[in-house]
Amino acid sequence: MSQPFDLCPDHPEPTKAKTTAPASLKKKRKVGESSTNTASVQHLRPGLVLLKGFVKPEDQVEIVRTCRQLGIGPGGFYRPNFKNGAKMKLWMMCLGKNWDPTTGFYGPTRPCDGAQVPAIPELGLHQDKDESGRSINQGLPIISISLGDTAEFLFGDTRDKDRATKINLESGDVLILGGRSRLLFHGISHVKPNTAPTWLKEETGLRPGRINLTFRQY
Ligand SMILES: O=C(O)CCC(=O)C(=O)O
Ligand SMILES: [Fe+2]
Repeated sequence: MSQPFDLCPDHPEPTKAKTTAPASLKKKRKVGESSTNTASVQHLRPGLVLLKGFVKPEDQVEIVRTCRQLGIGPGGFYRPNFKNGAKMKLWMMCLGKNWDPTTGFYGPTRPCDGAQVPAIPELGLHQDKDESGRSINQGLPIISISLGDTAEFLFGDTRDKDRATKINLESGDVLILGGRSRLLFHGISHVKPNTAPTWLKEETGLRPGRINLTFRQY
């Protein structure tokens, strides 16, 4: 494994995790950039719910720092391959159980990174269906939390991206795909540069890009 991937390379490591928001954070927030000011629940279709601005600014800071610490440690961020051997254009780590994109299997350990091959520039429309039949049949939700730069998220009934609905996932948004939307086709078309909240970058030194935390029941 090469150099660990540091999410916040130009920022000193916090000596101790803060549990309360620094006053500076609250002052720095602007209307429209704030998570808490714009929090809303959007029912996009049965089982597909978008909680806009759900994660509070201080929690976003805490999550970035935790991800950073875990990501530079053993089992931290790495660049996985697709099934065809192409390298994904993202850094990933799994917690709890490893999901191997090259086989679709869950397991206790992860394979080493393969050879360098041309990158595929987007997370194409796909269904999350490598979990257990029990989890999928019950419609237990996939929960996606976005931090940092905004991503354009596509969803629809087929793999056809021209027919997909497009929404923005901004820092602090939580998207839930459950019930009848559990097997929805979905993907990320692109991440919009320079769209992360200024206060999050200032507070953590987060590098450009997007962090996605996805939770699912195996
Ligand atoms: O980045 C996202 O919000 C979605 C991620 C996703 O679809 C996946 O991990 O399967
Ligand atoms: Fe997915």
